[in-house]
Amino acid sequence: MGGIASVLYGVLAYLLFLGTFLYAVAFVGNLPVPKTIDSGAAGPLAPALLINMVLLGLFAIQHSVMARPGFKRWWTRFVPQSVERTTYVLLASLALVLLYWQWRPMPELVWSVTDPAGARALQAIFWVGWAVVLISTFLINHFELFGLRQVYARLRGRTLPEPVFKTPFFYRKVRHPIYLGFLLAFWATPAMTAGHLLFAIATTAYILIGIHLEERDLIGLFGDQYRRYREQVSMLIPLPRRKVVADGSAETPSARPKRP
Ligand SMILES: C[S@@+](CC[C@H](N)C(=O)[O-])C[C@H]1O[C@@H](n2cnc3c(N)ncnc32)[C@H](O)[C@@H]1O
Repeated sequence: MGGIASVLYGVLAYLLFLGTFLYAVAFVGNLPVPKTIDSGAAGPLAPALLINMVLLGLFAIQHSVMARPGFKRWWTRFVPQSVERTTYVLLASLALVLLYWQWRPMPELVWSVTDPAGARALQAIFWVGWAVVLISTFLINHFELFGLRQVYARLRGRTLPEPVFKTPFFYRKVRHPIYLGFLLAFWATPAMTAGHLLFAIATTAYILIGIHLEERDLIGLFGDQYRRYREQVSMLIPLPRRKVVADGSAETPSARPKRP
């Protein structure tokens, strides 16, 4: 694929991702869009449950299988390396479009928070969650995560960027701020319906499995640097731990230089 065609493909896939990401906020948060997690006429529970589980399963399989190094090695025999990430992003976005389109509402209320202050707090956590997701993508490298850096490198005839281990800002508090943001956004709702609860449980299970697979790959990539990071920084819950310095190794509080 030529450089300009790669960039066009990369930009189109990125725009589709951006649309599906913004739609996800509205879908989960029941904002005024044509279809949300709880909107529409409800049918019988069992088929709705089955269809929703298949939709979530399709997304999970696409997202985790295509992210594995072994799959990428095989896949890039057919797809140019420069657009491998773009193709991943495109297929993930299409899986999400299918989910939004075919999702069956399951409106039975499981719990609700009627206290106005409690409801407002949950709404705030929802928005904080999405903000943490978006900010964290920029902390890691937003344009590389979504394939644009790779197609730009191809256009300029440069070699593809090597993965770099980073621990900026949120990554000094938890190892997976993007996933933490998703969990906050998916669970924080004043009115938890059966459909929303199914979505929250399934995505939480998927995130926990995804973390296990991702960390195995990260250890393969960064070795002891990531092992040390894993010992020193919490997975998802920001607990106070030892300070992580720029190279991913840790400084214990006692080893830090004392003020004169
Ligand atoms: C969707 S991002 C999720 C990152 C992280 N799990 C999180 O929740 O913030 C997945 C990509 O981030 C990369 N990644 C995860 N942690 C990283 C780190 N500390 N430094 C650099 N890349 C990282 C993984 O290799 C993978 O390609």
